Amino acid sequence: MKIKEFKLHELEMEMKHPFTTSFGTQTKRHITIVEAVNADGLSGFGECVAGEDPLYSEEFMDSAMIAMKKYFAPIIIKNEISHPDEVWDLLVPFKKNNMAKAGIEGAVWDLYAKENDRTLAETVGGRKAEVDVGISLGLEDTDELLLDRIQEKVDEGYKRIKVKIKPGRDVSMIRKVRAVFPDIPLMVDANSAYTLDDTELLKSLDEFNLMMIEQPLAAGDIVDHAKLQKEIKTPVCLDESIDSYQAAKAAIELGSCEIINVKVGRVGGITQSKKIHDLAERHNIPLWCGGMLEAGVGRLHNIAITTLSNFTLPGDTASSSRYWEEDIITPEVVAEQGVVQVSGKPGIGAEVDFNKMKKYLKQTITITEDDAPDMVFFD
Ligand SMILES: O=C(O)CCC(=O)C1=CC=C[C@@H](O)[C@@H]1C(=O)O
Ligand SMILES: [Mg+2]
Repeated sequence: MKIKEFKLHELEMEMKHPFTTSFGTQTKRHITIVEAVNADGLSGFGECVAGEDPLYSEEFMDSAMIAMKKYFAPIIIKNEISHPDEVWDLLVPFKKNNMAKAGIEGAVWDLYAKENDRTLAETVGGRKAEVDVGISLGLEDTDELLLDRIQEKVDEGYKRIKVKIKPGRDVSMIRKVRAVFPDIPLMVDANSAYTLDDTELLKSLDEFNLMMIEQPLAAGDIVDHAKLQKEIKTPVCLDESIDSYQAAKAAIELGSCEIINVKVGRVGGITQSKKIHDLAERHNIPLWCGGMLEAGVGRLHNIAITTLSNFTLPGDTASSSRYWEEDIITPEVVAEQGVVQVSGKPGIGAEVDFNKMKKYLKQTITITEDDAPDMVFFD
């Protein structure tokens, strides 16, 4: 396949509710929708999920934009490829910048699936016709507000509820949640807010029968997570720590987690997600697909990857309406009683609606063959 041009559509979307984690509050989302166009004018779409600021990981929207524009898009345009797996091989000499790589790669995967008249889910090797989803709830100003939000989402039928925690908003808050909702599938996400010095506190969460605790310690603390997992009964799930296949391998070998949250952007795309999936499956480590407050394109990529067999736990791919008054795809993603149907249409399975998208558009950068002069980085 040959990509004639990439278009990088930079959007700014207002969120319905602020989303607060241990590292900050977000009220709007900057997203780049990547469009890969072939010689016949057919387009594939990916979404670069880098945040506005380097708070969740080192990547951020402006850095990702430069990486895509200056390196990744031109390199893919310069090369004829026979399968999207080759995108990773072409980009691997460039270190990290995984969300930028994944944005480009995602558009190529969607285009490849459409060229072959297959769904993205089938193309990645998935078999499920529907996927279970949960929902991630940010920190609220009071415990009572959080309880109301949980009630709302339990009533909507989500298959599990994830609650953000941070020091000072942990044990007593979860105790209140469990008092009101003794039986719901419940998990917590700390986004790296603790250290091994907090082991006793983290141990005290064991009494709440949580499905897992996500990323209690720092991203680089794979060894400390292994120590912590030996001390606590609640399964540790790693998110930020798993930024590559190698990190997943180290975490599994060291016993740093019992569950992995795969985020396609964080690991560098679908090809790497599949590799981690197969590794985890061989080691009986169940997976679920995390979210990055995606618009519809990224949401549909997440659903496609979730159709792989070892994604056995509900992911964070809630309805489009979770964050958006209006999503940029038609039809939108709708979870009914915590289940999303996988579209049978080619590629991501929905149309990107340019009329809707233009309301949020800040700029579009087009990269053609002319912008891809001979780039000599390696012998
Ligand atoms: O609904 C979603 O897309 C998941 C939201 C969510 O929990 C997160 C999104 C982005 C960064 C983090 O705060 C976080 C996470 O850690 O999983
Ligand atoms: Mg997380």
